[in-house]
Amino acid sequence: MTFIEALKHRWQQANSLVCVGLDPEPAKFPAKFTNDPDAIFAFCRDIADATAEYVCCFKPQIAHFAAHGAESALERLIAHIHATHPGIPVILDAKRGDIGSTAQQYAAEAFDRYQADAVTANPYLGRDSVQPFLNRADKGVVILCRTSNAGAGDLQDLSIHADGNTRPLYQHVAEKVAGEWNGHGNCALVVGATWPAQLREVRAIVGEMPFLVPGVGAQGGDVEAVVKNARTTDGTGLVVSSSRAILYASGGDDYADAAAHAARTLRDQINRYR
Ligand SMILES: O=c1ccn([C@@H]2O[C@H](COP(=O)(O)O)[C@@H](O)[C@H]2O)c(=O)[nH]1
Repeated sequence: MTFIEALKHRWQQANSLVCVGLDPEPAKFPAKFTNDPDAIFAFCRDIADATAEYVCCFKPQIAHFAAHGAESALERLIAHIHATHPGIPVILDAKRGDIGSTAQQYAAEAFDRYQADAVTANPYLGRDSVQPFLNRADKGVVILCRTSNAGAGDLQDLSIHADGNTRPLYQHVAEKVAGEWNGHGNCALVVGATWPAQLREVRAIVGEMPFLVPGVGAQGGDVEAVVKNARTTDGTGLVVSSSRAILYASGGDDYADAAAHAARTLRDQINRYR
């Protein structure tokens, strides 16, 4: 099954558009992990196990592992998710993109080393920098379009003239990805929850393409506005990602139960507006 097929299956099977972001920050872990040399793996595993029934995807962010020299924990975490929760796709959030020979290595890192089902990629270097990811037809390539951060518009909103149109760069990215870059049908776009108007604009450009939507929870994105502006005609099309609001819902021994409650609450909130 391809990433996109697995995602569509999971949307239906779990009746959920929620993605739990796995962004370990050891300083925020409950006290019981203080002297645990494998705390990053153990904490993320517990969160994944507690929230699995409420999610369509998991999204580990690579910097949160690499900064602590915990790449092996990331490998084992993804292997654990595949073994224990088969059918839940894993999106590796790495925002890769480089000249072709290096991008080839990034694709091998994401898909062969880590066994991710999809990876986030930065389109700024152009199509050849993303091509090694696009070539993996069974894997997903989730391309930055209009990011959730406050400075997203600094470059992404710059007006450009291309292909006979004058419009913001992010709209040009959306059209390129949905058209020329999506030959294998394995692309998705990152559009931040913090920008409901842009979500609507990008949806109008790309049709039914899946969106990874970070920015609810800790970044304050409005769930109702996200769903109403960006869902597809069948009420799916979204991977609504939340990390800190779920991972650190409690700093006590009930962290896993609290994460499960937060994931279930987000699922129900989203489903109210689908
Ligand atoms: O536009 C983007 C792209 C990626 N992210 C990533 O998503 C999570 C958000 O974490 P929260 O704790 O839910 O705010 C994080 O891994 C970012 O690197 C994003 O926020 N915005």
